[in-house]
Amino acid sequence: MDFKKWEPVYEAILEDFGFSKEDDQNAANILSHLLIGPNTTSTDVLEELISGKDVLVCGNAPTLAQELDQVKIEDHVVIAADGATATLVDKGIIPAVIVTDLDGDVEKEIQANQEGSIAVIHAHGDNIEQILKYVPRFNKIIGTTQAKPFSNIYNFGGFTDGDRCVFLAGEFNATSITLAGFDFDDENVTEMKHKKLGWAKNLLGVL
Ligand SMILES: Nc1ncnc2c1ncn2[C@@H]1O[C@H](COP(=O)(O)OP(=O)(O)OP(=O)(O)O)[C@@H](O)[C@H]1O
Ligand SMILES: Nc1nc2c(c(=O)[nH]1)N=C(CO)CN2
Ligand SMILES: [Mg+2]
Repeated sequence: MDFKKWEPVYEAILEDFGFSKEDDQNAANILSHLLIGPNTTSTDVLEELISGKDVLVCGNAPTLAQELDQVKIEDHVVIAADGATATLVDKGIIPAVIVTDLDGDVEKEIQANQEGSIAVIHAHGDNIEQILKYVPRFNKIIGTTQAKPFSNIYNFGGFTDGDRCVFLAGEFNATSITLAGFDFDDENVTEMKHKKLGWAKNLLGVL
């Protein structure tokens, strides 16, 4: 994603949520320093995995488990948004890629990562503690930010884990993107989550 295109959206998100750009940049710097070669992988691997493929992006709506029963999983490259990983692992499905800001069931994500999932780990101003705690336990990491990308920290576009999966699939030229486990109007979520889902819905609409 061209950062010049993403930047106005990012500025609007900062304003709407009152997030601090400096905190986001600080988090990205910390993540960058934790990515030390052996625990990382190249974006070429994402290109190889996704380009020309049919992608299934799994969000963590309560409907995910039953929606998975209606999809031919083996025909897709599966990308899991954070908490969706646990539902997939419990069904015996190891996603090719996990997109996470490390506030879901991280132990299940580490398990899937050990079994082969690439971990696309997102740094933002409110997950520095999780980054310091969990990043050393992952391998095959690609670091992301919602602020300006630099050196080993990428910005493929998107805000919530779920819509960032879709932006990532687009960035790496998926042939098709199918969504499972996305319910933007879920009423059993906190006010903050509802607001984030509103952004996710709009961002996917724009895509
Ligand atoms: N009804 C829903 N409840 C939760 N997540 C949903 C829902 N519908 C879609 N999603 C997508 O699934 C993603 C992963 O959900 P999870 O419950 O792990 O949330 P999360 O890790 O708190 O999300 P985020 O960190 O992006 O706020 C969300 O980022 C969101 O884009
Ligand atoms: N600073 C900040 N950035 C974010 C946050 C958040 O809580 N704080 N949550 C996100 C997805 O839920 C994505 N980006
Ligand atoms: Mg998350």
